[in-house]
Amino acid sequence: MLVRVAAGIILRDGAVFIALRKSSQHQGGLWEFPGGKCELSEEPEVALLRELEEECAIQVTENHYFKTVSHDYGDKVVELLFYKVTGFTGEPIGKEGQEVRWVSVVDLPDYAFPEANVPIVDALISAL
Ligand SMILES: Nc1nc2c([nH]c(=O)n2[C@@H]2O[C@H](COP(=O)(O)OP(=O)(O)OP(=O)(O)O)[C@@H](O)[C@H]2O)c(=O)[nH]1
Ligand SMILES: [Mg+2]
Repeated sequence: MLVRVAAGIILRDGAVFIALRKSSQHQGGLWEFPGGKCELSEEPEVALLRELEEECAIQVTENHYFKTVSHDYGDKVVELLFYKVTGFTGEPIGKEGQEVRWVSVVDLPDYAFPEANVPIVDALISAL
């Protein structure tokens, strides 16, 4: 089963907005860049905008494709398309009750992310 996912690296003033995956979710208890599965024949960028509205209550006005990571978790293969979100309206919240946090990019290594996110966190840190 291959799942295509769009995720947003929401950036503002050197900080990034992250969310804690609920324990009931795949890779629960780990931090994530908000986003979710692309619907059938839905363009990833469209999925990104939809998911960030659904999960964080923001309207994305500017985004830039960053990187794609494919990862096999054993139970599930994911293809994650990461976008940097550099413009949005509204103030991001955990709209689905998830714990959220603004963290400095430099502090990202203090947070446990799913395995697929490791190259993304590394790339963000290296770019500092
Ligand atoms: N959103 C998001 N998902 C990630 C990240 N890293 C990562 O491995 N994933 C995986 O990608 C998949 C994304 O699914 P999701 O649970 O966010 O999907 P969704 O919002 O559509 O949720 P739903 O299934 O509850 O409707 C999960 O298997 C999750 O473990 C990440 O940084 N952000
Ligand atoms: Mg999601």
